[in-house]
Amino acid sequence: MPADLAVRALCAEARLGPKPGLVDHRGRGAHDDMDLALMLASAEALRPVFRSLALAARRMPVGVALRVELGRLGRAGEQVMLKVTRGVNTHRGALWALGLLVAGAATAGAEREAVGRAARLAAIPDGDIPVSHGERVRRRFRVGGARAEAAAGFPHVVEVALPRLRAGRAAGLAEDVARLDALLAVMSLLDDTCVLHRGGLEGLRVVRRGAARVLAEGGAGTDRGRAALLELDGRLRAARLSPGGSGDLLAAGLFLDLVPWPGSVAGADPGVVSCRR
Ligand SMILES: CC(C)(COP(=O)(O)OP(=O)(O)OC[C@H]1O[C@@H](n2cnc3c(N)ncnc32)[C@H](O[C@H]2O[C@H](COP(=O)(O)OP(=O)(O)OP(=O)(O)O)[C@@H](O)[C@H]2O)[C@@H]1O)[C@@H](O)C(=O)NCCC(=O)NCCS
Ligand SMILES: Nc1ncnc2[nH]cnc12
Repeated sequence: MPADLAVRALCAEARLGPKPGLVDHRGRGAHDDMDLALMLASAEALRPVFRSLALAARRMPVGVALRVELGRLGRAGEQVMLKVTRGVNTHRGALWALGLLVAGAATAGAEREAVGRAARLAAIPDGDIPVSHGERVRRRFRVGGARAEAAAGFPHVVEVALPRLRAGRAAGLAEDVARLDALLAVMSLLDDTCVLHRGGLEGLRVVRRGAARVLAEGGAGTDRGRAALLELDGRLRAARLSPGGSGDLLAAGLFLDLVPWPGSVAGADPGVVSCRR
């Protein structure tokens, strides 16, 4: 079940819009090689991968052996994604974050426990550090990136995206507006290696300040906030700046929000996040 919720969260994130610089129902955002259909196909292709990650987590306790197995399954999952997308990196970061959270949620009884397990797994060295854009960017700009975010217990999910999403709902905002504001809150704070790789520190500043400005103008649900959001979207598309890491962490938050933890009140209306819509 966590695997299906992970796919639903990915589809909900992909469909949400207007998202600055990211693929959504309107188009390709800052990417020239992705569109919504590709994102949805990629999400669907990851369903068996998430299932195998959850199964492994049910078979083994949190520890080195499980970490090694998740690394093996995760890398195989990246190849599944690349085959479906013909080489486009749609969801590598999302597979990492959601894969760990699916593994954590597979045996947990509460959100905090799931995140704690995922963080402990992320902190175990895997021994196979890829030579990626991310690795080069993390060294050059001395930022933690996706690995550090996970090992720290996903602070931008737990302390930024989820509180903003839930506060927005509690204030009566429409679901898509609450989700967009949650995304903007993450964008305003995250050291996104996807942005740093494409635009350096100046690009990161544009993304962070732009997102903070949309929220300061009232958020995605107000006229002024929406105008600032669309202006930011234009800037990011023109500069090819994609806040992909923030998109991944919003999906991670939507996943945690969808899991029907025993004793908790269900978050989003599941109908809103169906992939078939
Ligand atoms: C540990 C890994 C995450 C290693 O990956 P990497 O060394 O690349 O690490 P990072 O750069 O730190 O992050 C990887 C992706 O995570 C997203 N991200 C970025 N910043 C953050 C952040 N601060 N917190 C969380 N997540 C973050 C981001 O993903 C998005 O961008 C990707 C698209 O980028 P794009 O530039 O368009 O495409 P490229 O092909 O890379 O470049 P172009 O040529 O097109 O310009 C897309 O995936 C978005 O989702 C970062 O890219 C991990 O991957 C790893 O070790 N995996 C091994 C398997 C494993 O152990 N799995 C365990 C459980 S599944
Ligand atoms: N909607 C999206 N568009 C492009 N890259 C992303 N990474 C995560 N979500 C994304």
